[in-house]
Amino acid sequence: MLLDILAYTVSFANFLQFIHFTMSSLEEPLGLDKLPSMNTVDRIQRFSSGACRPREDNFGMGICFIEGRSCSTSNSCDEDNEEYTAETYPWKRHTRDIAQCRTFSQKTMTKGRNSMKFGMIDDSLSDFHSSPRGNSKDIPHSTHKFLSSIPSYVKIVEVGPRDGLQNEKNTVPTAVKIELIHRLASCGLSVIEATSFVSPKWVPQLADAKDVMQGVHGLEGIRLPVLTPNLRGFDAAIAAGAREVAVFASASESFSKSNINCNIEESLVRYRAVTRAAKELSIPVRGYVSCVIGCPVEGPIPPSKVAYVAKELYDMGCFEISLGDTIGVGTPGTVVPMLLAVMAVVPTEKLAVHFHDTYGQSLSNILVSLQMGISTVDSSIAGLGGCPYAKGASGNVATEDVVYMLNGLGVKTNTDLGKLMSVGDFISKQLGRPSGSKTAVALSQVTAEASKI
Ligand SMILES: CC(C)(COP(=O)([O-])OP(=O)([O-])OC[C@H]1O[C@@H](n2cnc3c(N)ncnc32)[C@H](O)[C@@H]1OP(=O)([O-])[O-])[C@@H](O)C(=O)NCCC(=O)NCCSC(=O)C[C@@](C)(O)CC(=O)[O-]
Repeated sequence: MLLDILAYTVSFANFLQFIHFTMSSLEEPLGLDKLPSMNTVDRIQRFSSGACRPREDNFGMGICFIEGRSCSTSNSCDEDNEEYTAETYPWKRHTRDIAQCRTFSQKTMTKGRNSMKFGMIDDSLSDFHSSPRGNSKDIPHSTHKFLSSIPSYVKIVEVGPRDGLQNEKNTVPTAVKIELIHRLASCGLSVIEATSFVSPKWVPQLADAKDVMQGVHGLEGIRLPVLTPNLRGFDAAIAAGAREVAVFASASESFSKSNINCNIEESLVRYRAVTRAAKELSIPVRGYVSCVIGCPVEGPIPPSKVAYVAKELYDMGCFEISLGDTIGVGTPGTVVPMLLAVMAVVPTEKLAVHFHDTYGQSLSNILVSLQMGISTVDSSIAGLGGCPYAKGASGNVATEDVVYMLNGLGVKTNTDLGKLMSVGDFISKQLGRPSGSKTAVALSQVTAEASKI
């Protein structure tokens, strides 16, 4: 069976060469000194031969075979894909300052006992959520220098019901998805990506898109965009009551082929048709660019390629362009040049960032994006998404973690962290695993400890 698979994709020798090259190019964070050149990309492409289309057999949703290894079409890679997931760095870990840590948690618990009920974070914890805008007289000038460019309001686009659930192995009941969206709406979120009108053959988890839309029909004052890969998906979405859609292109040719069965240019043709149809109905269209930092096949992606696709989407009428680090390999060292390239061709206020947290870099990447003026952030409740069976690979950045950081920066989101935590708890229990949000885990521990005292 395994040999069949390898024969299907590429010769074993090429496979080994590819693994060797990819490991040396991506197991290290992509720093400023490692910005990709077209030469690099060409070299990787020679080994990858673009053979990234999912096989039409029983490998399941979104699995494509790329040079003999499988990877999810949307987010991250499975256990075969160790070059992205294994901890390979020999550098020393910093030893924690135990004394400092104890002081911090004692202080938190004392405060927690007095001021934190379950699901409600009281303002008196504000020295941990210190708000430079709220307490400006206490903040030294240097703090302002580093934080002054951060927007005062950030729009969160919750992608949990779509990006978060699309890779779930076990079918999530439609009623749970509908309940999830309702509960998310009660947290104050203004945009919740509800589902996708894609092929159920490739994404069986979202095959109930029509029923989900019916179940959330009554939600007032909330935008519920859905993914539409082509006109067929667009028509189905509109028929199901969608009032906002999103198209999704890629900055990587190989990923485009594996994800949506066409190359980048062909995808842009499809999306022009969707945006034209949407315009006639006054339906707003969001545009995604995937693989903005790295691709599972091609390795590093040049910022110029990202900028090209982003501008095409913007020019065809997408009101917002979300830049997706699909496999979560970005660091501020690569995110900054990518954003600079895109910001040169698309207005900053039209950009959103969409980070997967595979290497735990999402919050730093979001922070640097905010410092560059971006004010729309995609995130997923409880950090849902990615492949739960891939060692070390994780989903989107958790909404709770983003909100906690933004609260700490004094940035308004109009969302309630306590309520988000309880929604994260709800969906994590439904999926039978712990929350992927560090904030949710830490704050519930603090609350549990506080309630014992
Ligand atoms: C894109 C297509 C539809 C191309 O579909 P295609 O080009 O027609 O070819 P195909 O072989 O991929 O699929 C063919 C089958 O899908 C049907 N089909 C065709 N269109 C539709 C439709 N709209 N709805 C339902 N069915 C459809 C079509 O009729 C045919 O059915 P069959 O004849 O085999 O029975 C397909 O490849 C597909 O659905 N792919 C899944 C893409 C996907 O949902 N990926 C995950 C989302 S992207 C993502 O997660 C990244 C993002 C956005 O989060 C950002 C980031 O993290 O970076």
